[in-house]
Amino acid sequence: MEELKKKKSLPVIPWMRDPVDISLSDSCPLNTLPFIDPRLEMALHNMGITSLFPVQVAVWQETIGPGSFERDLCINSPTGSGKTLAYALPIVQMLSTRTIKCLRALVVLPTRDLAVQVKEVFAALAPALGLSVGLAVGQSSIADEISALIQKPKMDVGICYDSEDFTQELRSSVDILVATPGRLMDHISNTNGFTLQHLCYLVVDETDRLLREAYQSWLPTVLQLAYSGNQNLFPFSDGVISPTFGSLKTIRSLSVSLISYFVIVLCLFHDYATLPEATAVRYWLPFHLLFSGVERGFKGKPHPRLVKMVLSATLTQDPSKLAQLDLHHPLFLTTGERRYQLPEHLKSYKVVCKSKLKPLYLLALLETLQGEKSIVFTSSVESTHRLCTLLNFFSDLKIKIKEYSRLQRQTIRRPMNVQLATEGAAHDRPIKTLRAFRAGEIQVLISSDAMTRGMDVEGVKRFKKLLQKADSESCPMYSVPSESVESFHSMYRTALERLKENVESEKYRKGKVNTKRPGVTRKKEKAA
Ligand SMILES: Nc1ncnc2c1ncn2[C@@H]1O[C@H](COP(=O)(O)OP(=O)(O)OP(=O)(O)O)[C@@H](O)[C@H]1O
Repeated sequence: MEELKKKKSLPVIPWMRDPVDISLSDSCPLNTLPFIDPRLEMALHNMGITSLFPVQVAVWQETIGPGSFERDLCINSPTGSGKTLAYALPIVQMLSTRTIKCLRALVVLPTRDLAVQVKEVFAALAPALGLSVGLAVGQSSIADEISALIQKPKMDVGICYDSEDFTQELRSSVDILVATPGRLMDHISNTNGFTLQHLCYLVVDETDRLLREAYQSWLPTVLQLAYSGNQNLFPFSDGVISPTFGSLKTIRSLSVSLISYFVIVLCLFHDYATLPEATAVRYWLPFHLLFSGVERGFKGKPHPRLVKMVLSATLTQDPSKLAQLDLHHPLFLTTGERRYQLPEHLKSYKVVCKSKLKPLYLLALLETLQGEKSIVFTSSVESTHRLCTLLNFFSDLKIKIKEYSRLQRQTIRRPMNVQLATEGAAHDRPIKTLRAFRAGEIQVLISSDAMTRGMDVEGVKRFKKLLQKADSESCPMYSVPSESVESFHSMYRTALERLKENVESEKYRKGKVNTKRPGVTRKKEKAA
């Protein structure tokens, strides 16, 4: 019976049946991490990171360590376990020896907010190793985005240039690009000089979500463009996607080959194991690079493999979905079924009160925290808006409370060529809020679950289930001082009245906006 149960729970996909158990990896202090570039170590120290989490150690082993990027990695690890650095570190270290700047690493995420956060992580590391990172998410206008991603050639005055030559000379300004599928497809289709032909690394973060949203077939398009250096191989070669095949030519020079050859010879003549560690790093790295094809797509040679890393907190085991990723000899790294990982030192408590008194208890609780940074999650965008509005109707609050949800950037979707400058500003609003929160200018964020980094918690109120998922059943009571709750009581009625008025006036304003757009019914707008 037990045997039968075991068989039933075995994943269908053979390579998933023999995973690397991430939980067997220990955290690793940076100063003992093998082969880490000292510049990367310094950048991590500057970020306040002194050791790597288990998932980061496991991925390092399979990439920079003995695994040597031989297999594509499929990483299933809970939210909060540190997946971003797990892929960012090996990519940045590998690209640090590149000779020519072109787009070599692409990280795709399902939402703008996730992409912005991941870009910030790369941006904290990459410059220390001479690399640049770009963002393609529609946060700024398309023109600004293009000028940040594509470097125009310097023109000699007095020389007449053919427009074709001009396109040929466009170069990428970034080594690493973090993108959402929509904006990525915009650049693929329309941006001159934007090419994926030199791509060495493709990261699909939040894989499950991205595989569900097959936006404009972004995945097959990216794979095809990255695999192919040849325009004729691309099925849509009717001119729409042609800019993708920009002409940056990466020629591995003879000198690089000679240096690598020299390194191999040196390694053969040395007893490698007896080299002091620092020397080993210096010898080992170029040797490693020679075989991992970091200078991908050089002229006239077949392209080395595109390395893929796909990550999720709940990785699908559906063979047809995973097949879309076209993984090469995939290696499955997992922590098991657990979906969330609570930080080691996090303590959780519950406050029990009558439902209608929740805002009062919340205020009292926030007051006891004395302005410590807090995030309050609600179950929907509407509840976020109402709760935030209500709390701000309490006068004399010593804490600044702001809303963080997609309502902050309500704009109408337009084709990108008619994008308004103000849209960029609207898109920036949640990011500005987050920055102000990080800087301590705002102490409390009220947020819907959907907006939160990777915290795809459907129904935050299903608290018990959530704790179970995080493997933490115990949650002691927290008692909020009753005098504090009482002190807010007197203002509660007035605040509720004001909220009611506010809701009514917002409804009225919305209605007015809708009637101003003749021919567009509410249903149609919703569908749009
Ligand atoms: N080695 C580390 N040392 C200290 N803090 C770290 C380390 N790695 C990551 N963190 C921090 O832990 C938090 C969670 O990391 P991260 O967002 O990468 O997790 P994740 O697994 O990608 O979660 P998600 O599923 O939300 O994407 C972040 O605040 C990050 O700065």
